[in-house]
Amino acid sequence: MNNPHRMCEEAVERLSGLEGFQLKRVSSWYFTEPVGYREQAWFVNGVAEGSTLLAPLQLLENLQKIESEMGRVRDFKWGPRTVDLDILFYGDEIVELPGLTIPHPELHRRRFVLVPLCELVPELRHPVLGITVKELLTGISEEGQEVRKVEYL
Ligand SMILES: Nc1ncnc2c1ncn2[C@@H]1O[C@H](COP(=O)(O)OP(=O)(O)OP(=O)(O)O)[C@@H](O)[C@H]1O
Ligand SMILES: Nc1nc2c(c(=O)[nH]1)N=C(CO)CN2
Repeated sequence: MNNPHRMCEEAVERLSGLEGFQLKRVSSWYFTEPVGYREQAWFVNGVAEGSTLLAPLQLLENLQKIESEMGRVRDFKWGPRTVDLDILFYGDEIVELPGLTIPHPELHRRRFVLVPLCELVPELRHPVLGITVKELLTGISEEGQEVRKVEYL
């Protein structure tokens, strides 16, 4: 919020220290127009790739622990937050559990996800929709979803 880019860097640092998780690559950071509740500052978004021995729910628990350690307060859905860590894909697995859906159910509608994701894995195929990340990105409108690469810092 004050320094969203710094929060993202810190989240990545904490992710790289997670036991049972090996961080491989991180995308560029992007300033992104707020989607959903629009009367708020632009977000900073990025995507990370790793390999893990953690089961999906264990991974989610660890991400939520990082969020709360970083002082996340849940004010209201889609409002400002210090940090938000979502699981986008888990290999090519489809997970539908109470409280956890993978692939993330909104990812294909969100340019703020697809643009950084496309930097890392353009050819990754969405296991439910059956098309690649690059194809998903080409298919959605830019209307109200501006995304600008962070070029400095
Ligand atoms: N793939 C996923 N990654 C992270 N959380 C998920 C996923 N699928 C379901 N959830 C659930 O979503 C719940 C709400 O998450 P959160 O409060 O971060 O939502 P949000 O950030 O407002 O919206 P969004 O999830 O659309 O980005 C979490 O408690 C978690 O149980
Ligand atoms: N640009 C942008 N908009 C959002 C974001 C986000 O990460 N970036 N997250 C949301 C809920 O998780 C809602 N809207």
